[in-house]
Amino acid sequence: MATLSSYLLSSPPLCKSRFSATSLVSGIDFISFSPRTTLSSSIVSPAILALSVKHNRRRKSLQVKSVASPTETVSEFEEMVSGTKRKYYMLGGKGGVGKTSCAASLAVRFANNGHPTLVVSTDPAHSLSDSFAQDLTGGMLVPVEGPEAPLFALEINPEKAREEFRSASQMNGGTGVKDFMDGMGLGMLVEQLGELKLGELLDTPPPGLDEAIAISKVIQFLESPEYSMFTRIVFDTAPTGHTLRLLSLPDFLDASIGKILKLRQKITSATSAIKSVFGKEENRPDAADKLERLRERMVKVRELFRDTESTEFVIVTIPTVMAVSESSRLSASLKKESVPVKRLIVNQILPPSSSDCKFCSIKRKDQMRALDMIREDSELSALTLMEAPLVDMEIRGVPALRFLGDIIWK
Ligand SMILES: Nc1ncnc2c1ncn2[C@@H]1O[C@H](COP(=O)(O)OP(=O)(O)OP(=O)(O)O)[C@@H](O)[C@H]1O
Repeated sequence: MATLSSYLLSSPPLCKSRFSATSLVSGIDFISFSPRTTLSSSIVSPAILALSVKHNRRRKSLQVKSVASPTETVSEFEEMVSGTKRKYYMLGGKGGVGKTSCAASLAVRFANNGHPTLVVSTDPAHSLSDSFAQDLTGGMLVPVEGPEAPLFALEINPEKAREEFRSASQMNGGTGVKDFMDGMGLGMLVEQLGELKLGELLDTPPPGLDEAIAISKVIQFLESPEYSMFTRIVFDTAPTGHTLRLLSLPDFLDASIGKILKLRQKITSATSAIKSVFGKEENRPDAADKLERLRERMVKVRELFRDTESTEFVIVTIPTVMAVSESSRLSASLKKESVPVKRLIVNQILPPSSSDCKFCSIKRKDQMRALDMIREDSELSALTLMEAPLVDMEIRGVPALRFLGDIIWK
């Protein structure tokens, strides 16, 4: 049987992670509709069978594949895997459609094709640990056990990053810009401060700020030579709304920090004037430096999001009218933000079967309607469609991710 469960049981050498195939499969509980056997058997598809057999035969080379000659047809994945110049892949979509599973499977696929890979979760509700069946919490890089080339995962700790931003944005012993200015007796500038809505920015950050900070934190990691080894970086992003805010926030933050820095300049001049009267040094250049660095990182994030050479946003969806509608809006928003998007994964498709139960047959028709909708959608029809079947058990651990990855990323 070429289900995920049978694949895991037949491929013990691949199961290097803490959760063995047997322990994963022993807990199989096929989707609990009735009749259970009909549904599970309907999930077996010839395509999966062929892929599974092919996969078992293949020994992957650790060498990064080169670009095909002009006469050869370059597959979607060959294009993604070719070259050692670093590329970034952001996977996003509606909540629960399989973003994490697809992102983790892509990371495993890159690593198994010779790319030292980093997979980063910017979703505050992380599920990378669950996906890899490995503890990846703590906001640090953690090696993932199993793939052939190095694969590391990072779950950004939003609270920690928020604190870092707060302390970078605050001055005068952490009492904030407002207190600092009051302390300096610069009442006339308080009005300008109000216009900047600093209270909002510093004390109750708008939704999505955590993620922008998280991305800037990732950039900081990547600037260090220690991280220069990664040639593929995969982002598992938060559901659509958060992600769209994330994509537009660097502009907002760049502008806001710019205003703060201008203000800081004025304060510094005023401080010098006061100093000349009282002979007291109150200048704290480190706070301005930190803000300037944060601003630089925001600019880098903005550039990274829009760089067609190195970055791609992959939309993940499922074949339902609601998910497709949201994906269409996401695609339009990405276009508006000039974020490169080329591919759409339609996940959890019921594979063809001649022995459908009533439930499956209705479900399949419903999915077909959603797939037709994608083909007719002005936004989504322009994207390359990549289909992923609904598999018979939860996708957890490297072997399961490898199974899924070999099906999606072809
Ligand atoms: N093709 C599939 N077949 C079967 N189960 C799947 C498939 N894709 C994802 N799943 C399961 O669906 C659940 C949700 O998947 P996942 O965590 O990848 O979604 P997500 O979009 O990242 O969710 P969230 O928005 O909550 O972060 C998981 O239990 C996962 O194993």
